[in-house]
Amino acid sequence: MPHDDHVTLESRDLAKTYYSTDPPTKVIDGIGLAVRKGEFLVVMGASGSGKSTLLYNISGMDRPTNGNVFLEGRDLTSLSEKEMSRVRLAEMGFIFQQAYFLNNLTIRDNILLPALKGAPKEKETAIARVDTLMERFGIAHVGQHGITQVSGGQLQRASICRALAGEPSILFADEPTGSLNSSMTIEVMDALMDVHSEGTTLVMVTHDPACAARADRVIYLRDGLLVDCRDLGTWSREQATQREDDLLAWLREMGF
Ligand SMILES: Nc1ncnc2c1ncn2[C@@H]1O[C@H](COP(=O)(O)OP(=O)(O)OP(=O)(O)O)[C@@H](O)[C@H]1O
Repeated sequence: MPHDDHVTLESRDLAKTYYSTDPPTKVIDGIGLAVRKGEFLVVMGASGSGKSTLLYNISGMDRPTNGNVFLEGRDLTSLSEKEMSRVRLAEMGFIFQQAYFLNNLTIRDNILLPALKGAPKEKETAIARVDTLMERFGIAHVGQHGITQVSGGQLQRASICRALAGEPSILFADEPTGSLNSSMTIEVMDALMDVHSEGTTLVMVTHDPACAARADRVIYLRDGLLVDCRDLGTWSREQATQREDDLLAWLREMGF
């Protein structure tokens, strides 16, 4: 997908220290990052290097101790909790390693719930949008199933539908394939590539080099610092193996 150079999300001098521990834990330290509109950016690094913390702080799910985060030029760190949750509902989507679904609701109702909450007056539109998404991601036939009656891949595709139901411009994913086997991983990555190809900005944390090789750019964290990044260019299936090999060589240099 061709990008313009428009920066949609930017962090400046971002730092996070947890004061709940004694001594306090400094987790990320002075991260400057610019994510282009429509870009698929992957965050990698060893366990504990601060990847999830970075994701939560640039997405307004958590508050940084220092620095600023701008979404389309608006400083998220200056927003109240209420304003921030409005921005999250209207403009952002989230996918986690485990799909957090309510087990007393069907798959379809779980997907619908946040969309209705975000725009309660547009119920019919939300329902139509959710049904279209479920069709597109191949889970319409399990819409009435409970959450224990579908596969891990289906559940994670349901998470993608839920994240997209509010029509976000940016999607954050924290190890979305972390609990899946390899065929389900491919299923979910294909779905995410589909989202990306439509112009949604995607920021994803992963440990999996094959998943990361699909990105436009990979950044590498070490001990809370952004130490390097690598442009991979536009994804093509024909070059998948070459991309993964190149990325692995780079990751090894990084000490991954
Ligand atoms: N709420 C918290 N309070 C105190 N320390 C925390 C908290 N959350 C994370 N940490 C610490 O911050 C460090 C970075 O955690 P984070 O989850 O961001 O790393 P990560 O790179 O995503 O790791 P992993 O790949 O294992 O998921 C870890 O040392 C972790 O123990």
